[in-house]
Amino acid sequence: MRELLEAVGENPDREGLRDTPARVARAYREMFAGLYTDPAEVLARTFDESHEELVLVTDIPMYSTCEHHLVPFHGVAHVGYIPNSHGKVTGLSKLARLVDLYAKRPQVQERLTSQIADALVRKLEPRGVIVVVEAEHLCMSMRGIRKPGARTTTSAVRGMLQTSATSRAEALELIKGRR
Ligand SMILES: Nc1nc2c(ncn2[C@@H]2O[C@H](COP(=O)(O)OP(=O)(O)OP(=O)(O)O)[C@@H](O)[C@H]2O)c(=O)[nH]1
Ligand SMILES: [Zn+2]
Repeated sequence: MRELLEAVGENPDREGLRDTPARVARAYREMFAGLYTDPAEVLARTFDESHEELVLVTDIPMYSTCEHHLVPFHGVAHVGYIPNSHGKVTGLSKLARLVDLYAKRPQVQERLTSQIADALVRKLEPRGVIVVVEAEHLCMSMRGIRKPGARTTTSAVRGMLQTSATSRAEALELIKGRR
């Protein structure tokens, strides 16, 4: 971080910057903590609720870091699944924890979206999964092409939320019609 400050023409020894390398190290430890957390642990505890229809949590705030420019991209994630015939469900907060875990890594939005979906498939063996992420990339807003407000939407659907048009339409309608 010292070298980076020097490279941009700053003096890393001036008062305001003296503690910056250590501060950034601490901030990065937090921003990339998801590299050191096992998704299986987040979803370790499941219970049988004999609910065999859609469970959907919308508008989960999401802050991640673009792996190309190391600047934030942020927005919301919507995560839903249809439990299997045993009704194996997880705590609602765990869906948000899963978003956090994968967001706190150097990321691209497509991979973030599919990693969340695939972790749910592996651990809950659900009949279907849908993950939609809507985000603004600061690398597209504050620099480069400079299009503040441009939003990117990515989705990952698995199982019957991919194969059944009716199930997918219901989930998408609930996601679009929220608020
Ligand atoms: N697919 C995808 N692309 C991303 C994501 N985040 C950033 N990018 C893009 O990654 C690309 C990197 O392109 P490069 O040409 O290597 O980098 P650059 O010269 O800084 O590109 P510009 O941003 O166009 O100035 C850019 O087009 C970014 O918009 C993401 O989550 N998914
Ligand atoms: Zn970027």
